[in-house]
Amino acid sequence: MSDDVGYTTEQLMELAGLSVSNVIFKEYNIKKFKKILICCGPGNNGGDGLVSARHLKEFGYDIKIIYPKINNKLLFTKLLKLLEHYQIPVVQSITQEELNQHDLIIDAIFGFSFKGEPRNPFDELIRMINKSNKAVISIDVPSGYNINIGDTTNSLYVDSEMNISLMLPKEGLKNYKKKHYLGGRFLPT
Ligand SMILES: NC(=O)C1=CN([C@@H]2O[C@H](COP(=O)(O)OP(=O)(O)OC[C@H]3O[C@@H](n4cnc5c(N)ncnc54)[C@H](OP(=O)(O)O)[C@@H]3O)[C@@H](O)[C@H]2O)[C@H](O)CC1
Repeated sequence: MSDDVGYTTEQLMELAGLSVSNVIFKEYNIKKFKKILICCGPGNNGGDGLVSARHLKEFGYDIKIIYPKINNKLLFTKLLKLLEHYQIPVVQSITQEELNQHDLIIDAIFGFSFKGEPRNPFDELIRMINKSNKAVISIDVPSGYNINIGDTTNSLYVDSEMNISLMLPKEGLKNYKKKHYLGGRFLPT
């Protein structure tokens, strides 16, 4: 499958994951933020998380992935196979206590195709992330954000401290006040 910019989804995902990893390496000191948990959703946003895992492991971080709903498309099967070679553990569920053992949490649950309110099991995962008081960063958009209007009153979303937008910042992040990167570039507020 090819995107209208002439790259395949696989290529774009690889670039996204590399870009995310570079920002994390720049912003999160490896000694202080050694243990990273990557929370992956069922779509391509989750795929960005799976790619980041490999690059972050190469940088020297300890990586664990929580991937509750495995995508059976070939691209994802290949990404998971690669993670086996990198000996990166992938689990389908996690307790609050296990989640709290990490120094940094990456939210790769939902991107621009998210709609409505987060459904099970992702609603519970988002609640656990928000309860953890750990550093949390989101890929492309904080999961649970309405992609067009952002965080709506009473909506459940990942309360991350930094967002790394991909390709271009989405409409819903127009009033985003936290640390914000576009791929590898810092966006002033
Ligand atoms: N071309 C690009 O710009 C690229 C973008 N990339 C990244 O991919 C995401 C967008 O990926 P996409 O696969 O389109 O979708 P998402 O990852 O956002 O999520 C889709 C899955 O989420 C499920 N979903 C949707 N809403 C809910 C909900 N309320 N509760 C639970 N689950 C939900 C949905 O399931 P359905 O059953 O509803 O269909 C999908 O399984 C983009 O943001 C970038 O991060 C890549 O880098 C590649 C190129």
